[in-house]
Amino acid sequence: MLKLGVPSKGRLMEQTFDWFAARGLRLSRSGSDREYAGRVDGADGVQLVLLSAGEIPRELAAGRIQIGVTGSDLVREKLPGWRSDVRELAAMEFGHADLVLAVPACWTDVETLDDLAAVATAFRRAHGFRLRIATKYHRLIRAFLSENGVADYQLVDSQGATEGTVANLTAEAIADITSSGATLRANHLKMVDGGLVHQSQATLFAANSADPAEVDRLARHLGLAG
Ligand SMILES: Nc1ncnc2c1ncn2[C@@H]1O[C@H](COP(=O)(O)OP(=O)(O)OP(=O)(O)O)[C@@H](O)[C@H]1O
Ligand SMILES: O=P(O)(O)OC[C@H]1O[C@H](OP(=O)(O)OP(=O)(O)O)[C@H](O)[C@@H]1O
Repeated sequence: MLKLGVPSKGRLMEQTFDWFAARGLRLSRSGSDREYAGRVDGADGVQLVLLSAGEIPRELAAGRIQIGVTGSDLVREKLPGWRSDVRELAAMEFGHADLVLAVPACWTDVETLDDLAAVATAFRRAHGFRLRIATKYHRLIRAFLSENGVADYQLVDSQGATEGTVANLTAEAIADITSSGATLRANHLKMVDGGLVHQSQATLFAANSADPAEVDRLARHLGLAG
């Protein structure tokens, strides 16, 4: 039996259901909109579990589900060394979003990452504390800034409405997901050149601990190569 974890709400859930339907598997909730169990028609030995997108990486790594759909950003953020826990079966071509670094649009002296590094150092000298970057993507942002020579900063945790933290004076910069760019613009923020951290999309993952024969059987059923 393969347990398939799918996001429990919103666009990601609907587009996941559509993606499987186009490949002959009908996923549906078994009861009301509030019930987090479901059924799978069109394949034997697959059980549907509806979960928070953010919890699917951990559930895969723990072996409580064998297959899961979530954003590629969330797997990289939640699982250190993610390749040792999961493998990608298919990029699903929806849920596209860019994880980016952004600063106030009025910071005319910051266009590039090098500018940000210089301003961060000057900021620390002037204020006696490090420039604050609000994000929920702590692991990805730390790794990215370290690779790009930005050192004088601190992360402040923001689990939602991250673009508002600058106006609320709890951060000087942010790192968050953008797709249309509307939220950044509405909050008077601009992306830093070279500040694209990850291009995310919904992805079908298999746990490395899952039975390879069972995973391959499902992958073939879905028409996935390899
Ligand atoms: N505006 C957007 N457009 C496209 N994809 C997005 C957008 N915002 C977030 N995403 C993607 O959706 C996925 C889920 O995002 P998020 O962690 O915000 O989940 P959520 O809907 O708040 O669910 P939960 O709180 O249950 O985990 C992530 O992979 C993220 O990249
Ligand atoms: O570039 P845009 O098209 O404006 O999209 C970006 C916004 O979408 C996401 O928020 P969402 O409303 O999905 O929820 P969240 O606040 O829980 O992240 C993300 O966190 C941004 O705030």
